[in-house]
Amino acid sequence: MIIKDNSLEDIADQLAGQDYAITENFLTLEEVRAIVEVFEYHRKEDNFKRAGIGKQEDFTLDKQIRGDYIKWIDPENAFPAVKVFLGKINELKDYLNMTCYLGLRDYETHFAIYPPGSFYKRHLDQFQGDGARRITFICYLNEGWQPGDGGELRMYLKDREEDLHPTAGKLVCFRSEMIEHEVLVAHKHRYSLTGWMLNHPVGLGFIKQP
Ligand SMILES: O=C(O)CCC(=O)C(=O)O
Ligand SMILES: [Fe+2]
Repeated sequence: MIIKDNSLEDIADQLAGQDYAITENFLTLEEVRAIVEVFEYHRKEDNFKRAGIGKQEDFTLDKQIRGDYIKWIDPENAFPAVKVFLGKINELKDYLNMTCYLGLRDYETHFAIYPPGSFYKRHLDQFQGDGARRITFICYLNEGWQPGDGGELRMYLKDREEDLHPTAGKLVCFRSEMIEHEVLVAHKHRYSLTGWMLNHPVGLGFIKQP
């Protein structure tokens, strides 16, 4: 057990009650800093690629919709700091299966960087005709993030909108087919780990990298 038991229960309760869950300190500051070092390493190696919006990427169109750079994570070969995060996500997946009967079989994850001026317009996290993504999870890695730095996650709920600051260690999860959301313009580099719990094994899904 790597996650405190009550936070697992809390996430499951929040998801059941409102289709989304917010967890502060899902990662400790030490864990966040170790993952940020991995980001810096991959940035130096130029491993990040412009993200697309569907299976057939059309980058001209994509630019008006999202401006982030991503790198898919191969769990087998991930750095130890990243494996700590993946271990927690795996534990969460197993817990949600036990308690919410979501039929989650696997998950896929990527690093994401939003450079200043970038955003991701309002969308749902499922490709058309593909219901594989059941739960979206996003963990933010931005130490010292201030109101005014932008990059909020805006969730469109039934009766209101909810804006969340992408502060270090916070995990947001939501039902991928239920909650439309967007990333507001970031004014500073914004780092996160984003992924999806799937209803089938990922196989070699991580090489889908655009
Ligand atoms: O980083 C975020 O807050 C959301 C990212 C997102 O919506 C996505 O990658 O699909
Ligand atoms: Fe999304």
